Amino acid sequence: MTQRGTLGVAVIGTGRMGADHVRRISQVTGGARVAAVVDVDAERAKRVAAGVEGCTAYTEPAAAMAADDVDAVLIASPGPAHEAALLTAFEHDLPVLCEKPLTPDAASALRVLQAEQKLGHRRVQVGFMRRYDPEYVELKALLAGGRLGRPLMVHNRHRNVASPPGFTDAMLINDSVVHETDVTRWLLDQEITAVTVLRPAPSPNAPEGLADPQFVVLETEGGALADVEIFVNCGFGYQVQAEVVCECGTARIGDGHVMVTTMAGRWGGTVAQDFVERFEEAYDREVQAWVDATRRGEVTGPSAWDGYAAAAVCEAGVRAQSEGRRTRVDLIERPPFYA
Ligand SMILES: NC(=O)c1ccc[n+]([C@@H]2O[C@H](COP(=O)([O-])OP(=O)(O)OC[C@H]3O[C@@H](n4cnc5c(N)ncnc54)[C@H](O)[C@@H]3O)[C@@H](O)[C@H]2O)c1
Ligand SMILES: O[C@H]1[C@H](O)[C@@H](O)[C@H](O)[C@@H](O)[C@H]1O
Repeated sequence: MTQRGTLGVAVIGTGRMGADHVRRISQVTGGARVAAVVDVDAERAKRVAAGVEGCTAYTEPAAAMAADDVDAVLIASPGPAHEAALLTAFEHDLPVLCEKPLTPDAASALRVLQAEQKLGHRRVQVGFMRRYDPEYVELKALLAGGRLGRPLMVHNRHRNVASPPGFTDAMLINDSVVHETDVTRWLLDQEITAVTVLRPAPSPNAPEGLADPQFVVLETEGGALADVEIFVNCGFGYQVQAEVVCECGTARIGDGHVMVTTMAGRWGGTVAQDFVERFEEAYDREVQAWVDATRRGEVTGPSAWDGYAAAAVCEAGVRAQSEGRRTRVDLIERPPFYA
């Protein structure tokens, strides 16, 4: 490790998330510094590097990973580029925090899983940041404590103001519903076995070619059901809510009970406008936990297995979308390596 034990991180992809992680590691996270940034857009990489002391800009992930001052990698390029970056990080035996999704399909996720096992030790934490959100953490602890009894159903709402250009039906599952796939597996501690996708008449605000909103039903191995309203052009705000219905009660998060104002004959509050605002604390905790574990020589948090399992569920979801029927999830048996 460089500079008196400080972790030198290479951030791959300097777009919306990558640039925010560069800011975070430089200004918020303790024990780490951004030693390198990589982007296929050379100008963007240079611009981001210019704002960080001692940071070098690259256009090739392999070149950054070979640098002496790089000890770890944060992947924030688009999902289809993750597999190549992960396999290169394995060649250099570097620890990785990989933004979700691990990869956008099960076959490539499985290749990552196999490559990590071949290394012989875990290297990957997947960026399922909701596991670090204080509200989700409290919900998980409540369920684990058993006071509410067995979870029967989970109702999830996932709303974005607007989808980015080029967003497709498949991305609605792979990029957005992948979060609910992970939190459902994590909260219930069960694998998801089947997916059904239903589509109401689309919102007139949905861009051409995107059926938005959609309604996804996940079935778990323990017989629970989770539904997900995914609505990525709702127009009014960024909302992520979850209610778990159990044998003896329910628990609900994400209502945004912050300051309430009363004025001109009305009362109310504000709605977050994007994930950077809603999940700021979760991202901060996630990256700090990764840096701390890496400096201790450990790998914690959502694993490549979690990334693969989510990819397998999403692949079934994309098939369920196009075939219009309930689709079973095809999952390999969990290797003891990920026990
Ligand atoms: N956890 C979350 O809440 C969250 C939120 C947004 C995005 N993400 C994830 O973060 C990742 C990036 O998303 P984004 O919104 O920042 O995308 P973006 O399009 O804003 O940025 C992606 C950047 O990667 C660069 N890039 C493309 N291919 C590359 C390659 N092969 N090597 C290096 N750089 C490459 C692009 O030029 C661009 O600068 C995705 O995996 C996305 O799913 C996660
Ligand atoms: O990539 C983003 C990100 O993962 C957000 O957390 C999610 O709300 C969006 O729907 C998705 O497009």
